[in-house]
Amino acid sequence: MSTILEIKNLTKKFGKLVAVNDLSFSIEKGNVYGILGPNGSGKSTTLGIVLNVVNKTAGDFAWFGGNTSTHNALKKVGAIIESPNFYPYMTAKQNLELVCKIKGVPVTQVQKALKTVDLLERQNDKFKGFSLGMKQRLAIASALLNDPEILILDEPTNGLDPQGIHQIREIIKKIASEGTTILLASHLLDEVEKVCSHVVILRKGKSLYVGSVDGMNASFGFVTMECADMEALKKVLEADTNFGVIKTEGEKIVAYLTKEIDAASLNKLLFEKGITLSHLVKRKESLEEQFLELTKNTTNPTLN
Ligand SMILES: Nc1ncnc2c1ncn2[C@@H]1O[C@H](COP(=O)(O)OP(=O)(O)OP(=O)(O)O)[C@@H](O)[C@H]1O
Repeated sequence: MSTILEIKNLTKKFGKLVAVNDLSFSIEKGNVYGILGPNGSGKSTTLGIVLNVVNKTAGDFAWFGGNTSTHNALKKVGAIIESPNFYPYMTAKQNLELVCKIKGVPVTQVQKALKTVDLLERQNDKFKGFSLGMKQRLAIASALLNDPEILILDEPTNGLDPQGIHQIREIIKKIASEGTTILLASHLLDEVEKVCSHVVILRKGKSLYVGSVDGMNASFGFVTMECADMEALKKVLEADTNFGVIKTEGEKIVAYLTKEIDAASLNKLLFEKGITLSHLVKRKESLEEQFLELTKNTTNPTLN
């Protein structure tokens, strides 16, 4: 696999605010990456830095193994980080031909790009009459004109109706299936789940999870427990590698599992260590619950 982009310990401060905090991840050719996080988590700032429109405070990033300047590397990148901007009285085709001239690519690319975004039949219609979804599709076509190695999209479905959202997601999947690497920023968990193979979850500029979307699904669940001596239970759990994060919630202890283990085996394991439980419930969070848990603002020992 070849590395398209490597980000190492990237940090961006706006005055006292740390918008991106020691972020590291790499993008391998052929995958679809999502940067997932709530508003203000640093997604757009991260994209801005690697696209050379925002200056980094610290850390590094390297395009294509670092053998080429960022300026040259960006010629192989297609990006939409602002709302699409075209001439309203020109047709879709004319607008794209103009972009070809500006980018110095042959106008023969226009038909291929229009086909990819399903706008061939509307190519002779003026931009001003386009729906928001069509405008966004035209922006994607424009970013594809130079046959980029990677396509970067910031919140590609923002403001669209359900049908428009579906169309854009299908187009992204189609572009990915043809071998183009994709990096998209989104605050929507279901978008990342439906479209991406890999995900970087951000909260307040810090990454909480970097890995495959399937890996994010592979949680072993958690158990809620209660017994007469809660301190003793906590000590036993903390010393046992079957358990990761351990929290106290009201009268009960919640322990996240690091391995697949059933409730009966857990009960036996704790009994052998002198703990008699009066309450034991094993549960698995949905991906949505996990995401909300990961990104909420409470202090959590593994996340800070
Ligand atoms: N030019 C700037 N000056 C000062 N603060 C900024 C600037 N740009 C971004 N920020 C702050 O940096 C933090 C991260 O913003 P960023 O836009 O990267 O987040 P985001 O995850 O893309 O969120 P959104 O989806 O709302 O754009 C926010 O607190 C934001 O207010």
